[in-house]
Amino acid sequence: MASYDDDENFGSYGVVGSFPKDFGYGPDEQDTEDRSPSAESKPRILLMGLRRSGKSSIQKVVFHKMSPNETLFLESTNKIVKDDISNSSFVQFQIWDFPGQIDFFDPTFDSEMIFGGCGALIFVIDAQDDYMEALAKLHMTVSRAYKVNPNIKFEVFIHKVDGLSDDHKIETQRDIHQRANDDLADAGLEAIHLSFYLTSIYDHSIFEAFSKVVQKLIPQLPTLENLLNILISNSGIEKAFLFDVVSKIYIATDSSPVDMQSYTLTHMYPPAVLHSHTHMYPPVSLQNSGIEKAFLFDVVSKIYIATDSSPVDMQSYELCCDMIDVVIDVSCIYGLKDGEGSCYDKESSSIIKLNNATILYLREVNRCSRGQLQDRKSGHVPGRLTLLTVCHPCFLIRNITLSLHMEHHWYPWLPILYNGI
Ligand SMILES: Nc1nc2c(ncn2[C@@H]2O[C@H](COP(=O)(O)OP(=O)(O)OP(=O)(O)O)[C@@H](O)[C@H]2O)c(=O)[nH]1
Repeated sequence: MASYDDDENFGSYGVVGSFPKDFGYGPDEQDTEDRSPSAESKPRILLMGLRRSGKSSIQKVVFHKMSPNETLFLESTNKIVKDDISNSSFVQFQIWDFPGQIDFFDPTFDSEMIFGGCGALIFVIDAQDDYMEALAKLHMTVSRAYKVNPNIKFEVFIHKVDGLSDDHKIETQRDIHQRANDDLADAGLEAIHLSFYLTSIYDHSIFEAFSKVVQKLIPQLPTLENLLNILISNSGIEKAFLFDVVSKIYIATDSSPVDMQSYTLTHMYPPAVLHSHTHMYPPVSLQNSGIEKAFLFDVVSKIYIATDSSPVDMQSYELCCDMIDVVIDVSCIYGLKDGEGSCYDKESSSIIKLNNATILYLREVNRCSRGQLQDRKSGHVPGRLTLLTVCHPCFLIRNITLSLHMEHHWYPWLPILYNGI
């Protein structure tokens, strides 16, 4: 059987669907030295679960723009498929897609190597199927992985919920949650924490869930969240996200509770950590701008990297994702492509006025102050990001610069020169 590993359509950025195959951020002229981590040193996300549970579909839809209907034709995976995701300096990880029939007792299964460098393990359960066998496999997988590496984040995707009624979804999640945790308790493994998500490739739930998984692996998250909090509190913006536009997953959110999921990011990033950074930022003058909500996206993957302190509401997020698709599609059709560069670049911006008086405003907030951005100590560089805001018609922003502080360096990061719509 074929595996898509060899298929030229499925390399990094071998995107299908509405994106052109060569869409990406393009080369970064500013980086003279290659400081990107090697594939093996990147955080690893493992996709596991029974056969046909939907693992490859998730990876294809989120990271390769495959349309959900096309996944019907995916062949079964018969070996581990590794995918290197390097969309920006914040979005750097590897996804390993496992065959459903993987056998942990096979002597060739090297659990030290596989679980040792793993950041997160996503276990996919088909909610439309009888899930008893999947629960047994989940228990075996997490207990084995935990023994090798207790730092792994265990994420359970209760998948294909598009076929379930709302009541059935809640009941399925409750039942799976209870059974999985009971099994762990019976085995004396209460220390293992499982996070549960209801997902489907046919709506935004899979992007939301993947965002949460990725956010746990991003060390700069508190700083990014704090920047957006400052933006929001000074501007009247209601909400901000940082997205990776290609995957549409958001990388970070602020310290307020996230309404979509059962856990909050404040568990991981207590307010004290965020406030300790506050004095580092110069005052900003976004007052009375009328912006309701702002996100910072990584346009290549559509992950939002950060958002302000208001809750993430799904409607704004979906509107922003749709806007990114529209702007990139229009840019690719009508935009000018200069040599190697992309037709979507730092000059790109867009304003969409909806008929309910809401305005969507998108612009690239790329790096600035060339030469100053590289953090010599950590090698981290602020990524190329896109600001997306949802605002009332009266919004007004003038000459704003936010700075990103990383490892003893200041980075003028988010200059906005905008005088109303
Ligand atoms: N209804 C529905 N079907 C889905 C969803 N996700 C995947 N599928 C379907 O599930 C089937 C199996 O998907 P795969 O992605 O091949 O499953 P897999 O877990 O990678 O399978 P193996 O490679 O055999 O381990 C395909 O026909 C997909 O179209 C979903 O969210 N909803």
